[in-house]
Amino acid sequence: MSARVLDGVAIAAEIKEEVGREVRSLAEAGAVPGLTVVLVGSDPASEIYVRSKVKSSAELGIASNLITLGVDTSQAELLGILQQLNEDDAVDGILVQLPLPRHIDTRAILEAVDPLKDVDGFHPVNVGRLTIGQESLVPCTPAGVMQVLQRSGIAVRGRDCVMVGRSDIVGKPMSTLLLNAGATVAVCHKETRDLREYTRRAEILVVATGVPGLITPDMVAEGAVLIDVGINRLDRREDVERLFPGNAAKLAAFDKRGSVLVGDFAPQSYLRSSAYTPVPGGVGALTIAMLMHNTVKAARMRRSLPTDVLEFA
Ligand SMILES: Nc1nc2c(c(=O)[nH]1)N[C@@H](CN(C=O)c1ccc(C(=O)N[C@@H](CCC(=O)O)C(=O)O)cc1)CN2
Repeated sequence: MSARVLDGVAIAAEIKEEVGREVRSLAEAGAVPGLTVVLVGSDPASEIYVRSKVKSSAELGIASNLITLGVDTSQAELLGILQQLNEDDAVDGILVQLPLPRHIDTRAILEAVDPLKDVDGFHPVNVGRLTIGQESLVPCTPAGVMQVLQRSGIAVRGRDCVMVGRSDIVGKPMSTLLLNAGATVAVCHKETRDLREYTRRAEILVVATGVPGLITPDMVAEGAVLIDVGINRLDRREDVERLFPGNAAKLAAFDKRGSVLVGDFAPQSYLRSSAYTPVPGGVGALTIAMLMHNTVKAARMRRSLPTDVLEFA
């Protein structure tokens, strides 16, 4: 059986098209959605992601604003800026790019964002609402995974799902979404004693650990759906050779750029699957599409407009 590649880029484009329509209909009613992205410091990957968020907003007609702050910005200064954004009626969505510099308490910052403007879905109010199945702003990457499954016709209800990774951004909300959708969910992490024992039972296996090639073929059930949320940059040729033995295309990509992006699945694992998301080109692309969706949803919620008219809530 040859595995189906789940094309995150194509699904993200489809979602963005739908969001664009929703933005236009809000704009016609005089309510252009507004998104402000806050970047503290100059982490190169974060700079790329925030630029991409602003660019996507512009393409869809969302009024976006990027606030860039020096790496030595104090927590108090950042809290002051968030307070102003919370009070600004033109701002529907606020996003603080992570990671933050170490001297800033990330939890305190995420809790300072108005839950109604929390387009990342990281505020405890949104986390709690998601947990009890109430309408909320849902973290973008896990919400994107649900869209990939749904739009690829992969049923979740009643299936055995395993989530490897327990981060607040991906693992925990992902397991909650799967559970809310009727799956049986096991959550594994660094302390799990026999990881393979769990992963081999998964009909849908979602992995977000940041460990390149962690999941090897012997850990995958024949015919499983593999969702790779890991994005790891390899910048040593010997690591590429070890993970992708005999893969001339990957080595050529490395030789051209000096690094390659890989996921948490060893590529040979795909051969046992019925479908998988590649890295790059899988769920990463959905993160920004879902942020656009959340911004429109926040804009509607703040104006007490129904959200069930959205192409998907
Ligand atoms: N406040 C937030 N910070 C961070 C989040 C988040 O959702 N909210 N997620 C990540 C980074 N991130 C967006 O911020 C993000 C990661 C990956 C991608 C993506 O498109 N990945 C592509 C590869 C892109 C490349 O070539 O580098 C893929 O996997 O195909 C988009 C956004 C941490 N911080």
